[in-house]
Amino acid sequence: LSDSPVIIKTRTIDFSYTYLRFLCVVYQDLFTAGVDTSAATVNWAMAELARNPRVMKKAQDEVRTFAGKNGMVTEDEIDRLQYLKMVVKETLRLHPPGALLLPRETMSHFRINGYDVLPKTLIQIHVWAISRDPRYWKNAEEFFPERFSDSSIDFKGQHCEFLPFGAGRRSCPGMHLATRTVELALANLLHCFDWKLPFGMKGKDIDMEEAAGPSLTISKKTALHLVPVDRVQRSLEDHMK
Ligand code: HEM
Repeated sequence: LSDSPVIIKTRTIDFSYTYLRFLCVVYQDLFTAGVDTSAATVNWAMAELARNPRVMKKAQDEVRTFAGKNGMVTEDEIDRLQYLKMVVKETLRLHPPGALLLPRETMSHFRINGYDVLPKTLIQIHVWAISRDPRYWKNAEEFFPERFSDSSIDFKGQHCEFLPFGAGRRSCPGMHLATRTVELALANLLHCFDWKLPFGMKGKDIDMEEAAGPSLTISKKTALHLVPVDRVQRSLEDHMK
């Protein structure tokens, strides 16, 4: 396609080149913003579960009891999985893929905690640090999904101590799609397989170092290696012994 207005005719709609270019930019943005972040979250969740067998077992028991009777967990079963949702929240608390939200610029002068902030100041919100701050979170470094069980704290932008999707007008438009995707993927990984660490590794040996990915998503620096054990196959084999 060149810059001249190329018209691609379909039966019902005319797409001009400009419109196509606009769509490409939008899709590119959605892909960059949406794919890495969701994949990183599933990866972090599996790493945390492998390090915390108690949580892994509790999440698996829930998924296997309340969902996936036909072999796979389906989207309409996700709302039954309250503990799994807490696992996802806890993963996003400790490992928010967008550690610094999109930058903001102040429009007017204001004062906060004794500091004067002038108009046109660039503001970066460090959600990673906030969601590990012991002033707001008990045992902040611990992976403990139960902390959300009797709590109204959610990631929808109303609770400033927990903003993995940001807040306000520029908050993540993909939040609902993202949480559904992550929950569904995780539920199926937990439903279909048991997970072992390779080479006699222990959970504490898993390297949890972070690195900024291509789209500045904070991902796990080294690959996570886990061995899936087909649970249906294994129970058949156990039965045959
Ligand atoms: C676990 C997955 C995801 C996380 C943690 C996440 C997080 C974020 C964060 C923190 C921001 C900046 C918000 C702010 O500064 O207030 C953002 C922006 C954005 N996200 Fe997500 N996101 C995820 C998945 C997705 C998905 C699946 C899509 C789309 C399919 C998406 C599309 C976008 C877009 C287009 C923006 C830019 C919004 C703007 O500029 O106004 N994200 N996301």
